[in-house]
Amino acid sequence: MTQSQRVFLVDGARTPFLKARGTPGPFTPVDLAVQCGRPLLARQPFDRTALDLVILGCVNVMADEANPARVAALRLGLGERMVAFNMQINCGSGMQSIDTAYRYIRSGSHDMILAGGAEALSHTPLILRQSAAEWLGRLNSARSPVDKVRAMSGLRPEFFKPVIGLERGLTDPITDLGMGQTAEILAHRFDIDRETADTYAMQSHHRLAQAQKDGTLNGEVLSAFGPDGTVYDHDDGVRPDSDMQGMAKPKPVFEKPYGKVTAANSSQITDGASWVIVASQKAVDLHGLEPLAEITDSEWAGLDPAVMGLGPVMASTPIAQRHGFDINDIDLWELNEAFAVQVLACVAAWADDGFCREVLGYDAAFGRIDRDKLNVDGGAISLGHPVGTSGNRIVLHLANAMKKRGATRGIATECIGGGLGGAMLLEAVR
Ligand SMILES: CC(=O)SCCNC(=O)CCNC(=O)[C@H](O)C(C)(C)COP(=O)(O)OP(=O)(O)OC[C@H]1O[C@@H](n2cnc3c(N)ncnc32)[C@H](O)[C@@H]1OP(=O)(O)O
Repeated sequence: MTQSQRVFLVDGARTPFLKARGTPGPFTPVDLAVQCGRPLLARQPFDRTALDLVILGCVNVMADEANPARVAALRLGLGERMVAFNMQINCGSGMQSIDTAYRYIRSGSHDMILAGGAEALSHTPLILRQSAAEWLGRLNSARSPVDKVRAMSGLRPEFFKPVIGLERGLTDPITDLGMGQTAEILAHRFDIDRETADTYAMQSHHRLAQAQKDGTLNGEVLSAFGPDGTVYDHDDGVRPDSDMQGMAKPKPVFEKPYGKVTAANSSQITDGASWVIVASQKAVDLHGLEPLAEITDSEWAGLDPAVMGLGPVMASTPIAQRHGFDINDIDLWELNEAFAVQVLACVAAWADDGFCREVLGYDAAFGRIDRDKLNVDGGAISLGHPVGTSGNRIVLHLANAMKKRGATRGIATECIGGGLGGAMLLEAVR
């Protein structure tokens, strides 16, 4: 593909990720997007009118926030002329917003785009079953008191059992497998044991705790302010004291009793939003911006929904092949931690000679990703996975981590429920 215009990630910020604790959290998706969007825009040297477009990934859109991108844009004061649209490809939504911005700017049609992801899984709308909808329809259309009483008498307790609740988007509609069940398939396929998964997950907590302690996330995570005055200033799902004894305690959730996936080695259900500002060379020069990284490639891939967790392998490999990269050419990986066994399955697939030959078209194994280059500051297991946001967060964090570590090249990649994978290549600005 020809790269007509260079595309830069100039800045970005996110809210703290807040664990969904069974009741709706303090913020809707748009609230979250506004909470981090406002200070992000306030710290820019350019006027808000310099933005051409707003794109926001959101899976679970609230009924009263239809097209949350537009609602957020207006609440951010971007003006009635700002075009804004929502993206929805499950866990890929927040990365899809950046990729769309990247492609628009590369083509020369736009110069500066605000691209984000926002999700409040604690607010997931409940959807009632068809029989309940039919009953409500009969009640609404009943005219006489007798008809109304007759309709009322058709009320059944099961009407109140939602078809889709908190698990919305977490069950594949084709295979009817929960995301955790797809992870179990990968654990079995790549022979990943519980201890290895728990070790990986424990490291995720320790890395995030360290990053919080040493200020690595300063500027990337911006405080959110609740309606009651509460200040939310850190990812609250982190368990800094995680140890192997504690990790071993939770029982398998998705395949009882012998499965490997537990509450401790799964991503957490969370609320959070993230934005990045994507800009052309022209915008960078005009406003004197200092980009964090250059976006140089991206890829999407489809695969069997039952093994959707291999999406990162299927999407990142074509990028590596296009550019002739071997495993040592990638300095940092942000591979979304949907489940520890799923991340480890991706690592194992790239290290597997047979898989690389038969599925990826290599002559030998691509190689084993060094854990020191992978999710260096924790991931969705420790900080949570607001599904429409995570793809945005991993690209933003990769850009910051590359800059901080002086890295040349990094890949942000994720699996996507329904059998997709997404990947984005970032390079240091030269
Ligand atoms: C394409 C994709 O990205 S697919 C991925 C999409 N996302 C998903 O599928 C979400 C996956 N995650 C889940 O469904 C949920 O997190 C579940 C069902 C696994 C667990 O949910 P919950 O039971 O609410 O988990 P929770 O985090 O509260 O932990 C439950 C218990 O496990 C134990 N536990 C959890 N983490 C740890 C840890 N690090 N160390 C020790 N014990 C732990 C604790 O006893 C905890 O209870 P406590 O909070 O009272 O101490």
